Amino acid sequence: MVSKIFEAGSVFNELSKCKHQRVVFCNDEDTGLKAIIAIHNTTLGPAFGGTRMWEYKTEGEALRDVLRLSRAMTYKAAISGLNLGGGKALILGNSRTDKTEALMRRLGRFIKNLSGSFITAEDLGTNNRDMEYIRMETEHVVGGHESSNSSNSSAITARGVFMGIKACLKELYGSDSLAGRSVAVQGIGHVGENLVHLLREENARVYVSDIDEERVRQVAKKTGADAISNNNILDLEFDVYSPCALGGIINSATIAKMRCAIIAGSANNQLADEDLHGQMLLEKGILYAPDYLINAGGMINSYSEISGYSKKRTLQLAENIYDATRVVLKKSKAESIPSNKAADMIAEKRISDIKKIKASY
Ligand SMILES: NC(=O)c1ccc[n+]([C@@H]2O[C@H](COP(=O)([O-])OP(=O)(O)OC[C@H]3O[C@@H](n4cnc5c(N)ncnc54)[C@H](O)[C@@H]3O)[C@@H](O)[C@H]2O)c1
Repeated sequence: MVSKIFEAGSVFNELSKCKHQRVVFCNDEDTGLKAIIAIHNTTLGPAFGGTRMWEYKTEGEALRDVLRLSRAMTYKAAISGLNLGGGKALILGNSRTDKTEALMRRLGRFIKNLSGSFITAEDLGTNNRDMEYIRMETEHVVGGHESSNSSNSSAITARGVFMGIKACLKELYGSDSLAGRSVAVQGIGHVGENLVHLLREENARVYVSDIDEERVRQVAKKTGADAISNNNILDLEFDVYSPCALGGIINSATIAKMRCAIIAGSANNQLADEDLHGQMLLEKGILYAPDYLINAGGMINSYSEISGYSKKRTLQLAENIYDATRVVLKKSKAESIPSNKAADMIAEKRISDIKKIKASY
């Protein structure tokens, strides 16, 4: 039976809206693989994006998600100065019950057929073992081999977020010193905990919250941070609120409550509605460090692995997030536009500039 998304040309409508170059539907009866690989833009380099495995309610929801996620990767690479394009692979299914070696290797063969225009890595619902299976079929994968440094990804992401926070402090207070500044970190998982350590090393007053209260107790004890309730974190006053858990946390209801001066965290897709909530933050005078800019450390780490860069060079690339954030915030201020919009414009300009030089040889 043909699903509703294929009716009335809606697939091509979706593709045109986001300006995708190519979308591959992978269907394999033998392994049960049903996957979508979306290649958004390869102007700057091969499309890079993780392979996510998730049970979607509808195929339409899966298609929209893979299009949105792959487009976001294009912007993230562009603003970070990386020579990568944006892509994403999505396997429809339950990662605990439906995943097999054959299924992952079949996806690897689909990726191989894309001849290097798409490179993948771990994402939600996939792990290093899955990347090993993909690597058995194609070299166009990050992770899944002995010298892979993918476990370093959260530490590099935290470093980038830390630099983003410092750039915001510099913009607002004229100094990027963290000494005595108050920072609330919501979600102290892989990235959040690394971030708390970095903040405490520079003598920030750090407040931590998570839905996992035991974790909050442990991290607070280890780092000297103060544990706070996850329920009223937005009611309290901080210099910096750092969302490091889930997306969609910045919405009309939460903005109304917020008493922070700066928002800078690792969570993806923090703005529930990019246009509306970016503008609301601007009007409320809250400085927002665009999420896809300051959480690009994971992508930087993968780029370094693809390019064979050293740890030192990888760290330098993550530290460049400081200058990139400064440029975005200055543009936002000079043009009175939301910082997320300023970031988008800078990313789009880099892509269009490089497109022109590519046409000349
Ligand atoms: N790991 C990376 O390199 C990386 C890179 C870019 C973006 N991100 C994004 O950063 C965020 C954190 O990533 P991570 O790798 O640390 O994930 P993680 O799963 O290790 O940690 C997430 C933490 O958030 C907590 N949490 C979940 N829901 C919450 C809620 N409603 N309120 C408070 N806490 C809650 C969880 O208990 C967990 O401790 C995610 O949004 C992720 O997409 C991560």
